[in-house]
Amino acid sequence: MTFTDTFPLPAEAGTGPLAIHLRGLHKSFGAVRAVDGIDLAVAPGEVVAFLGPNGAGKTTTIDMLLGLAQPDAGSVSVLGLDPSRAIAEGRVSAVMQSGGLLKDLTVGETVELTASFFRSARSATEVLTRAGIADIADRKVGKCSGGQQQRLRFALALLPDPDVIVLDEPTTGMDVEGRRDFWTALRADAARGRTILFATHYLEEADAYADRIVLVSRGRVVADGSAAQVKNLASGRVVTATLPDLTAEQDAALRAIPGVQSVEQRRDRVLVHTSDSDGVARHLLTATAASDLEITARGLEDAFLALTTSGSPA
Ligand SMILES: Nc1ncnc2c1ncn2[C@@H]1O[C@H](COP(=O)(O)OP(=O)(O)OP(=O)(O)O)[C@@H](O)[C@H]1O
Repeated sequence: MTFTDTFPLPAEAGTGPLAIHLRGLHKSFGAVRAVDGIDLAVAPGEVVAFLGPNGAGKTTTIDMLLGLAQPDAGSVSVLGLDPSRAIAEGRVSAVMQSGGLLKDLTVGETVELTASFFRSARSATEVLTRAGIADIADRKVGKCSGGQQQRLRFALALLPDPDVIVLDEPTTGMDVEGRRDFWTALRADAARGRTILFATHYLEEADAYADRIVLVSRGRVVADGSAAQVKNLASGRVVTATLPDLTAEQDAALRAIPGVQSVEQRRDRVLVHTSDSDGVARHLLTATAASDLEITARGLEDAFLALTTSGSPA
C-alpha cells in the first residue's frame, strides 16, 4: 500500500464542486516529462502544500492550473470551471515568485492602481490589513524588503476576494523573519475559509503551514496526506550497522520486519529506515553477523529525500 492510498480524496467527501481538480495531467518539454500523470482533488477550504525538489514539476503544474500552459493530456478544473474562466471571474488569484511590481509607486498606490483594473475589488485598506502591510502603505515598493514585496503581491491577489489562491514558492529568497510574517498573514486569511495551494521545496514550511502535503517527484505525486501523516513518516529511526556483503535473503528479511520503510547498503554498512528500531536492532544482532549498531532519529529532510528518491515511502 502506498501512502497515497491511505488519504481519502475530498471528492468522495463533499458534494459541491472541488476547489481544484486535476485529472491525469501530463506535460512534456521535448524529451523531459515535466508532469507525468498528476491527479489531485482539493476540497474548498483546504490549505495544501505542493512539495517537491527542484525540477519536480510544481511550476509546470501550477501554470496549467492557472491556464498559463495547456496540458498535453488530462484536464484541469477550478471551482468546476475552466481555469481561464475562473481567473476572469476573479474566483482564483495567483502569487508568483517575482516580477510585476513597479518600484517607484508606493505600496498603497500599487494596490489602488491594480484595484482599478477590476470591475469590483475589495478596498485597498482591507487587503493591506489582511496582508499585514497597512503600516507601510506610503513606502516606495523599491524600498520594501523581499518579504514585504511578497506580502504586497499577496494583497494584490486578495483584491478580487478569490475563493482560491495559488502561490508558487512564495518565500524563495526571504529571510526567516520575512518568511514568518508572510505565512502568518496567509494563515490568518486562510482561517476565513479560502482554499490555498502553495508550491514549496521546504518541508518545514509545508509542515508548519499546510493542512495537507502533496509530495511530488519527477512529475508524479509520491505521497499525499495530512502534515501530521507526513511528519509521522519522518518520525522513524535509522538503524545502521556494519554488515558487509548484504545478501538478497538478508535484504528481504530486513524488509519483511514490520515498520521497515527502506534498506540500503552503503559500503560495508547497512542503513534501515524504520518506525520500529527495536525490532530491526534485535534482528540484526541475533539473526545476522552485524556489528557496531547505531540508532539515530530520522530528520524531516531525510524522510523527504527517501520519499522523493525512491518514489514511494514503502
Ligand atoms: N519551458 C520549458 N522548456 C523546457 N523544459 C522545461 C520548461 N519548463 C520546465 N521544464 C523542465 O520541466 C521539469 C519540471 O520543471 P518545473 O519548473 O515544473 O519544476 P519545479 O518543481 O517547479 O522546480 P523548481 O522548484 O526548480 O521551480 C524540469 O526538468 C524543467 O527543466
